[in-house]
Amino acid sequence: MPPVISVSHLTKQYPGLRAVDDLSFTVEEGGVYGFLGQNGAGKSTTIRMLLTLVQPTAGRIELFGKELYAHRHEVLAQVGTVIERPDLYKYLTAYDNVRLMSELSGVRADRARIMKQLEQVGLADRATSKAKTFSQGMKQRLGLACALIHNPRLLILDEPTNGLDPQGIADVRRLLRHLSREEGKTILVSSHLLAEMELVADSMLIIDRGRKVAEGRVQELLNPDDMRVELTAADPASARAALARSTWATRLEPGADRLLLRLARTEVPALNRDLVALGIDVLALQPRHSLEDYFLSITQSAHAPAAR
Ligand SMILES: Nc1ncnc2c1ncn2[C@@H]1O[C@H](COP(=O)(O)OP(=O)(O)OP(=O)(O)O)[C@@H](O)[C@H]1O
Repeated sequence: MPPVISVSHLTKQYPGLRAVDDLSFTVEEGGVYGFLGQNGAGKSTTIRMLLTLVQPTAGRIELFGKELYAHRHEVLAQVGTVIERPDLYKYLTAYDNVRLMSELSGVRADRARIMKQLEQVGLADRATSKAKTFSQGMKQRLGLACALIHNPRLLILDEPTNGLDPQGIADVRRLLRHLSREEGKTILVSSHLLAEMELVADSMLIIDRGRKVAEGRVQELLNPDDMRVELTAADPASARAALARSTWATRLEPGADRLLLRLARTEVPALNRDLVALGIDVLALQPRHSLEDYFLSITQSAHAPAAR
């Protein structure tokens, strides 16, 4: 079976700015594919190119094994999408929003199908309420119901948890997992939050300034054998000196600002015991994955615009 999404050497050049730079990746059928990057990294531009809303400068996109522009209507009929905020008719009820979307997509779902869709996103009891009365989280879920009413194989979502409260984020997360695991949908979801993607994605792609910096299965990218532990000590200088004389010396990362030790998760208890034996007063011991550190370093770097 061909990949659901196959992108090769995709580039978007704006005057004076390369928003997407020679990006290649594939998304296989089933599962949640997280698309991560800081604000301005090029996620929305890529997603817009996948939906033919932005014309690529170079590169090739295939959806379901077919070249996107040559088979645009056939291919996009199998895609559901919510980009930025969902496009809702605020003076229409939740039910009418979904009904209208089903008519626009040519599916013309009947009442039972529309109610089932609203039920899936937890809005069946609000079917007759106008969209304008909904919270941001409810609007997002209604947007998802509209995107799903034509039963697409692929869902493309641009930052679906932006602006939601923790409950709203958890609701969307649960829904995405259900759609992927129980209904076999393939989902591409963008985010600027690594921790959020860790909870929902099976695979992920990280981009920075339009270029790929990491891609793979989440379990492999966040391999517990490749982590660092950050030690906060009451007296960092003497803690560093004591560690440098101990068996942990080779694990100590250089750099004066933070005490970081590279080790596997299973070695953390031994480190903990030795810190006590060395007489180091520990204020905190925090595991950090190298990918997390790396992601923080690119998201906090000088070129990062202020978070929205
Ligand atoms: N129409 C445009 N003309 C010129 N530059 C643009 C245009 N659209 C986007 N850009 C620029 O391209 C870069 C990538 O933007 P994009 O919206 O794809 O990033 P993003 O990763 O989705 O970030 P965000 O989460 O903030 O939307 C940014 O520097 C942005 O200012």
